[in-house]
Amino acid sequence: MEIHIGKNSKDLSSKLAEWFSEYIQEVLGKQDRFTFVLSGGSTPKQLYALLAEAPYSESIPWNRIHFFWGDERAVPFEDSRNNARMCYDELLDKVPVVAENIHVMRTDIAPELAAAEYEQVLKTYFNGSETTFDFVLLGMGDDGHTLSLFPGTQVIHEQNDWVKAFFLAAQDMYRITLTAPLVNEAACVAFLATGAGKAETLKHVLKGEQNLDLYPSQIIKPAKGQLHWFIDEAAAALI
Ligand SMILES: O=C(O)[C@H](O)[C@@H](O)[C@H](O)[C@H](O)COP(=O)(O)O
Repeated sequence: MEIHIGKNSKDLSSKLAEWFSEYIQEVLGKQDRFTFVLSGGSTPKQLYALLAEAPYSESIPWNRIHFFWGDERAVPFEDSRNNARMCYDELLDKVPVVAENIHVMRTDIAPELAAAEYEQVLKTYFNGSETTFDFVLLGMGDDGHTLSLFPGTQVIHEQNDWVKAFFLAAQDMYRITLTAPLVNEAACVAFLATGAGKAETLKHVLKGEQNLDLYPSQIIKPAKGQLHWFIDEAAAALI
């Protein structure tokens, strides 16, 4: 695991953008396409905004990237809470991506159906290859959740399905999420977490005993891939 610390969220986003642009060039030197899993939340907005500007808007081969999502709130695309919607607004509408390479989790059909359909999309896309995503960007909530793996939910322990839908009573909302076994097959996973509100949780996630029901972010450990944590000084205060 590699930890990258930025002074504040702006500095950290620059570090990650810089790191990402080098990583993507390196991967695309060896293969034709790059598979990028996007994350919702407020923290990645600054990163997306940076990537949508020069020099990255010009240097990144956007037409070779395929986009997926780590999780989705089952609300209409037009709803500002929709994770995909945020990524379009901040990034995808601003750079020369190929529309057919963007794979959103559907929220216009029943969540269970959308999860099954997404799993099928992924299986077709990966076509039996051993490693899955080239890059998974993850956030961590103050409560230690990542993806839609919220503390105390069964989905944390899912072993078989790649994508799951479930009703999250605390938010009165269905969620669709990739599961840990799939994400742990990625070539590279990076958490982006900022702010003093995450410091205590981050201490438990990184340094505490394993307790997946309380700190689901601990379950993310790529089997063969890289794991990075991009955090700012405020979030890193207790580690
Ligand atoms: O679907 C969601 O509810 C969000 O994507 C969520 O999982 C988010 O990534 C984390 O809560 C971190 O959020 P912040 O970046 O806003 O702290």
